[in-house]
Amino acid sequence: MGLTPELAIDVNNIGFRYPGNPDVSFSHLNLKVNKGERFGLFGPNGAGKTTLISLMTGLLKADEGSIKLLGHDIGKNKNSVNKLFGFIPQDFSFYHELSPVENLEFFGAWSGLDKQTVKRRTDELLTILGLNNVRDKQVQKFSGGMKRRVNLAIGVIHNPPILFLDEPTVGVDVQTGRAIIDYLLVLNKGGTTLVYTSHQLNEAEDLCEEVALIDGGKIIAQDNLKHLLKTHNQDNLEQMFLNLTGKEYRN
Ligand SMILES: Nc1ncnc2c1ncn2[C@@H]1O[C@H](COP(=O)(O)OP(=O)(O)OP(=O)(O)O)[C@@H](O)[C@H]1O
Repeated sequence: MGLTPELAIDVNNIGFRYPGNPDVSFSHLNLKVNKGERFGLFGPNGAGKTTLISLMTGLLKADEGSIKLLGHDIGKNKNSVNKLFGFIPQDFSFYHELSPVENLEFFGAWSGLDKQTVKRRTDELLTILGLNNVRDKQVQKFSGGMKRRVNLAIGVIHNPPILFLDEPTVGVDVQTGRAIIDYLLVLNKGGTTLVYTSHQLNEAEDLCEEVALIDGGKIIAQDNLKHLLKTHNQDNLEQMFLNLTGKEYRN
């Protein structure tokens, strides 16, 4: 009998509803992510992926149930819980009129890092993400791929043990997409737990070992990816996705 692996994320029996929007609701939703896992959350447009990530990062508050990150209730002691995770949102979350260095200075200080650590992490990240030659240029002049890399650098500046990524490679070219996925794999090798959403299911197969499919606010399947494909007798994630969620358009 093995030891139960420690949980990075424990979503326990949550209920949630947007005020004024009865169409989307979570009821008795449970989700567990083990420490060190590469976890993918997939579903059609409007399935509730961003909503669930917003609940797990404390941007939205569940009406019922609890959410714990590394054993800490996200509703309590917000300052210490905020250090446990990084969040790369779908929309760009930086100051367009500032440079990468200035953005990282701002967000590094906001995360509670001292000046020396911010400088060290800025140099490291801009080198890893190929942004050193534009470090002092205004971000608003960057290409979409460069902006995605700035977004990523900001989310990981404080070296968080859990990283949430909401469509981190949307709209980028093959080179930037590959570089971002490779960097995420490096972070995961170093122990970072990844929670990722995307509509790019080929890419997701390279990154994720554990997956959950969400539709209409419900988790309709969750397992190790290889095991899930075998159980559903499918060759790839896209095929299984269409099989489980259907082919109709979603709004
Ligand atoms: N602030 C809000 N108020 C009311 N309803 C909202 C709000 N934000 C999202 N919704 C609704 O909640 C549902 C789920 O949206 P969500 O963004 O979580 O889906 P998603 O799976 O991330 O979709 P996508 O793949 O398109 O990004 C949608 O029907 C959306 O219209």
